[in-house]
Order: sequence, then C-alpha cells, then structure tokens
Amino acid sequence: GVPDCVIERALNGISDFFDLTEEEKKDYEKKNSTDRIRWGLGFSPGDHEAVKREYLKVLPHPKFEGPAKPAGFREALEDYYQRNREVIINLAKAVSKTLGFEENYLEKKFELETGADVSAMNVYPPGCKPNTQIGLPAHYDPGYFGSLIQNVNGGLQLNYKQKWINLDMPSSAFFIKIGDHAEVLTNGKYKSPMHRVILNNEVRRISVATVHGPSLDTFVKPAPEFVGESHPPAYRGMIYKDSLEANGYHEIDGKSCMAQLRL
Ligand SMILES: O=C(O)CCC(=O)C(=O)O
Ligand SMILES: [Fe+2]
Repeated sequence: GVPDCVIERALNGISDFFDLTEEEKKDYEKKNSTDRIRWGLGFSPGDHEAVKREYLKVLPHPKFEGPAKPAGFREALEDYYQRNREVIINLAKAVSKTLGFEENYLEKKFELETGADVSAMNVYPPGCKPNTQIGLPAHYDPGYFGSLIQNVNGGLQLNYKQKWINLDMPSSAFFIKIGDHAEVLTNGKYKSPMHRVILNNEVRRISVATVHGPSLDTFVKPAPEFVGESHPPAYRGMIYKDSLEANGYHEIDGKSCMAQLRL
C-alpha cells in the first residue's frame, strides 16, 4: 500500500544528500552514538580504509528529525518513515495473530507507541572486484523487525545454514527481517539472521535499513508463552536501551547484543 513515488522521492533525496560537499555534510558528522542525526564513513570508527560505506543515520520514531539540506529531503524522509511504520505496525499485528495471540500482542510487549526506531541510509560505491569486497561486515540487527529498501537489486546477503544467500527482491518492495529482540521475546522460535553487504554492483547502491525497536525502557525477556519445561529460557532479560549500549549502539563489527543475552 505504499506508493512507489514515496520510495522514489526518499531514495532520490538520499542520493542528493550524499552528493552535497564534504563541507556541507560535516554539519551532521557523528560526534556521539546517540546523536539524532549522524553522518559518517565506514562501519565503526577507524574502518574507512577497508569499508567503503557512507551513511546518514536518523531516528524516525518516536520523534522524527531530519537534515535541513538538501531542500525537500526532510519532508520526503518523513513521508517515507510514516508509510514504512504503517507497514511495520500492520505486520506486527499479523505476526501476533500468526503466533496465536490477539493482534496487539507485539505492540504491547514492545510498547510500540514509543518504539525507538533507528534508520541507516547507506551508500556503497561501485565494487572494484565483483563479489569480493565487503561493503558492510557481517552483523545482526537489534529490534523486533528490520526493514530495507534499495535503489538497485543485489548486495545484501543473509546467512542461512552457514551459507551466504543473496537477497533478490523486486524494486519498490520492502524487505523485512526478524531482529534480535523478536528472537529473545519468542525464546528463539524466530531467529535474527546474520547479514552483510558485498560490493557487487556496477552502479552506486543506496539502501535504507531501519531497525524497528521496542521503547527504550522496555524490559525484553522470553515471554512466558514461549517458555516451558521443554523450552527453558534461552536468553536473559534486559532493558532495550541497556542492550543497545552493551553492543556499542549496533556499531561493533560482527557483534550482536545476543552475546550478552544468550544464556
Ligand atoms: O545496506 C544494506 O543492505 C544493509 C544495511 C544494514 O544491514 C544496516 O545498516 O544495518
Ligand atoms: Fe544490518
């Protein structure tokens, strides 16, 4: 139900943002992992040499704030995040029902009215040697769902049964995956996939990867519905904000907050 033009306008705005001069983008340079708007290079500090990604991160929910430049960009993003969230909330209802609960189950468990979303807009330059260069090292994402759009198909890989599988999706589609905190809540019934980005395009790839999270104060633990004699709790509970902090706000290469949560 999201019009193609909403996605196109957001992707075009992102492309224009990355085309600003280094000087203009420096206004948004990352100083802190909790800055509301942060621009940077590489995955974690100091990786720019090996990792060619450039990113702009914003917090779309509970309160969106976007960059003032270039003209119209903030509005295009706000529109995109609003429609994106509608899809996510509807999906949370559908998944709740699929699990056999009432439709507000996940919204209540994760206190989604004040759910903390973090979005990374990424740009990857064309790869030099096809299929060999890493654009973003293997990692897991926090939150309950992750959503993604991209301007060209190819690049994202998911790990399944120790093999890397290429994501192949039509344009104007959303890719949705399970996040670490849905794995914790369902006591491992749903798994958060490890993923990475390979530079395998002739053209510059732009993606918008949004981590949809519980409210920062939510204590996330395996729900009693998923725990039983044959299913002892496999994860410890933690306040969402603390699990983000424990993992350096999702910016540590290859790590996941699961290392601290797994029992
Ligand atoms: O660019 C992509 O396809 C994925 C980005 C990603 O995984 C992230 O930002 O966490
Ligand atoms: Fe990710």
